Amino acid sequence: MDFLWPYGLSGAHPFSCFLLFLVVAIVSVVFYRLAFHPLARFPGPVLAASTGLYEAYYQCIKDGGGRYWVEIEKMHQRYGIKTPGPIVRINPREVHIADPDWNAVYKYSSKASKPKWFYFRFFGKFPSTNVAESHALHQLRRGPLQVYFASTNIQQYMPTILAQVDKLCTRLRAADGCVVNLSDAFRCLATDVATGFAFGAPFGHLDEPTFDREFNLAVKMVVRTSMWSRHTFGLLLPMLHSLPESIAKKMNPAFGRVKWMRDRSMSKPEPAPGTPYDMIQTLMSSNLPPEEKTFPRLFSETRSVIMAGTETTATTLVCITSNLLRDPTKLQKLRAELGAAEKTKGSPLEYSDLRELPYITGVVNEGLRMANPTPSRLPRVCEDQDLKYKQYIIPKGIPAGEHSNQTTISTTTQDTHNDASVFAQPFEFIPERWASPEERRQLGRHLQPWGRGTRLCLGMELATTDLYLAVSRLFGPGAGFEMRLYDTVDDDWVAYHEWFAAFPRGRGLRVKVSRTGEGKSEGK
Ligand code: HEM
Repeated sequence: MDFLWPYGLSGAHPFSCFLLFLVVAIVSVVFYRLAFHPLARFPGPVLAASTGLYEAYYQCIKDGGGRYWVEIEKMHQRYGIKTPGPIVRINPREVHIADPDWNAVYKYSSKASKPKWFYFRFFGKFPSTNVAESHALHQLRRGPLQVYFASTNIQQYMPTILAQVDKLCTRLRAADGCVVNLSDAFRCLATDVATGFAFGAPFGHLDEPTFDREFNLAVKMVVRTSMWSRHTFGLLLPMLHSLPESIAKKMNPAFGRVKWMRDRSMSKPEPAPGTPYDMIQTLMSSNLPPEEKTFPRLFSETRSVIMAGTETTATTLVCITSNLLRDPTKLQKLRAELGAAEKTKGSPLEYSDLRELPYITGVVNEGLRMANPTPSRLPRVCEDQDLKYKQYIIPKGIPAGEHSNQTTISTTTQDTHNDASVFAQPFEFIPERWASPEERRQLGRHLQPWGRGTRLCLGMELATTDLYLAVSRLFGPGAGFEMRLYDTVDDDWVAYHEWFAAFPRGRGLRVKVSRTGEGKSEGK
């Protein structure tokens, strides 16, 4: 220890004292976490149990970041004795469970909260419903939103969804002989559907000549930065948000869009009498208390809906399209089903017709099962009761503080979707597995792309409608164009990085479009 105490204890250099204090503090914390923490007896890597830096390395650095979800899968393999171990400690305060039959923490009765460090630090200081920490606050915020996302509202919005899908199909028909990046195009469709529903008029991304590729890339950079923010005490995002707009814009065009988004969604006049309220106007007229109706609060909902609705729906459509295009037999079956149904009906199929058709239902369900649009685990803190998993008692936690006693529990929906005991050959796209009503009922219980419990996705019905209508128009007999995969490998579209939503490693799903049928020579 001479290097620390070159002049003896009394004359110790303050920096050396600080260093020594730091080392002792770190060793004590690690010792506590490994020996005395309530989760100390749970299986898992020693390094992960010792320090959050282990997770930070996988989320921020390893292979470009966003890779802890893969490492967690490996832990379940490694820490099982004969079969994969369903419960592992993945960081000092969190256990992760991979068991399709366990969901106790998501039940209404558990009144679980969301851990602040995971959500708030990632999404920045935007107090939206999806980052509401406590169960009570979440219930308060979700109430009026749930009214807005009701089925009747979505039914009324159907013509606008169809108009967006038709706009995309028109653009694809016009791209005869060209290569189109569908990952970008589907993001535009999803954004226009979500924003049209929430703010009364679509943002118009489908009109952008490049399908707004720059914006899509910029979003990727923002969520990557968010992951860094989560692992740097949530400091990074607020710092970037406090930059003057001109500088922020230069750093990343997506930051420049924030004002644009704000103007489109928030600065609207009172609706004319008889015109329906949009989402923001609905929240303003609700019985939320005044502190829940401030500008930052409502703008947070805007941002949250755009982020929640865009990447997820687009990733699912990309997965469906890619699987259909590489298997002509399945594409043929889908076309035949749509063709026959349309012939019987004598007019274009509507959403209610499509829901009755087994093959397209199988196609959409397989997309939702395999796309993995939210590879993130969904962590919860149960405050008022200990929970039991097999022989393990998971002690209740303290959600708000950074106390080391806090215990967080998480699961990842994709673990269930990839479980061979539930979905045979889980890595194969098999719409046929959903053929009969009984199979749909049985398997449907384990189809959980929307998350679980009280925090279930609010846009579930909107996204499902969008998916059915898009698949039926892109691949139906009247599409007027065909697509072939173009210089695309799995890496171009399969989920690789988890920045809450899924991002592939490659360039996106690219197809070559050729016009078919009557209008073939038009517009050439
Ligand atoms: C295939 C498409 C979609 C998938 C797979 C999906 C998935 C999810 C998941 C897993 C959650 C739970 C997150 C958590 O527990 O932290 C969630 C929440 C949410 N989603 Fe979706 N989503 C989709 C589309 C949409 C759309 C289109 C919208 C709206 C336009 C939307 C709005 C929301 C909102 C507002 C929440 C927060 C709900 C709450 O906290 O109460 N989602 N979504």
